[in-house]
Amino acid sequence: LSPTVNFALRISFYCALCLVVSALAAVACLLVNGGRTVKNMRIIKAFVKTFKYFFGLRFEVKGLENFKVEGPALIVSNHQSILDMMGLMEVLPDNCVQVGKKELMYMGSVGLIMYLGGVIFINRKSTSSAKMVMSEVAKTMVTENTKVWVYPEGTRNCTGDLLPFKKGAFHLAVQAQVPVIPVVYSSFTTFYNPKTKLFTSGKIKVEILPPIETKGLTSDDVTDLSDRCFSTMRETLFRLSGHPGEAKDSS
Ligand SMILES: CCCCCCCCCCCCCCC(=O)SCCNC(=O)CCNC(=O)[C@H](O)C(C)(C)COP(=O)(O)OP(=O)(O)OC[C@H]1O[C@@H](n2cnc3c(N)ncnc32)[C@H](O)[C@@H]1OP(=O)(O)O
Ligand SMILES: CCCCCCCC/C=C\CCCCCCCC(=O)OC[C@@H](O)COP(=O)(O)O
Repeated sequence: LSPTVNFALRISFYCALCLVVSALAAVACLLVNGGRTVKNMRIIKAFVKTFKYFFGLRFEVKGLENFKVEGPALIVSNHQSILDMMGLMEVLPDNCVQVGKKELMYMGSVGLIMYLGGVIFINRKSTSSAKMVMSEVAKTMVTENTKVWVYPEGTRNCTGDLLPFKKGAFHLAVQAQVPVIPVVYSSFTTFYNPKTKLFTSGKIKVEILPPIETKGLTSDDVTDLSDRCFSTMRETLFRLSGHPGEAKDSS
């Protein structure tokens, strides 16, 4: 098979798997929990964790203990591809919902399972409405003791580097006065590259970094907080990925 055909087949299989498994998981979620609740994420996680075996992907996870903070927290991670859903479910802590673009809601059964899992949908085309939703989340995550997972790059980026961070996630953390836990996935570029039609098996290193406290911070500190997370995540991304010119992770 040519690389292009191989890529198309594997991506189509991934999408088909997502659609079929989402439909099955939706039935399970409705039977067990009856409707939209973060508790459904446990069920979704159990299904999605099997996907890696179909694609020959291996995850090497470090720092899971950093998720064990008391109470709510904001999790930020790099976002490379639609394949990220596998990496997300590999480490997802309990009581954690994600922020996603509202267009995802219309992806058939995949949209339905996101809705049932409690995903918070935002309209990226309307800054004021996205900010309003995020401010509401800052309140509910505290009262309902949930963690919230945001991709601060705001879009997929498979270049092996980070895009500049949007600030919404950090406003959210400061408004809720909750710690920020950065999570970094090594670059996919050695096994997945939509531009060159590469999609083979591979290993993904994941590191959950220590929480960064926000108690006492105000909106004036948001830029500093965002810059701090960006630097630590970029340094970790390069280390995990063995980026040219950077120290390669020895493990
Ligand atoms: C079986 C298979 C499938 C299973 C699936 C199971 C479920 C898994 C679900 C996973 C879902 C994954 C979804 C991934 C995505 O969809 S990523 C895309 C969507 N996410 C985001 O966009 C989040 C990151 N974006 C932001 O945080 C943005 O800041 C946003 C809030 C969206 C606004 O963006 P934008 O309009 O571009 O404006 P700016 O970021 O430039 O901000 C403008 C100024 O406003 C200030 N700001 C931002 N937020 C706030 C706020 N909450 N309060 C006050 N002020 C705010 C910001 O600082 C800017 O001002 P300055 O320039 O700093 O002065
Ligand atoms: C009846 C409608 C049928 C719709 C068929 C849809 C077919 C696609 C099926 C499965 C695809 C699996 C996708 C898994 C979830 C991916 C979430 C994701 O990664 O979204 C991208 C978003 O973060 C950023 O979007 P952009 O990079 O800004 O763009």
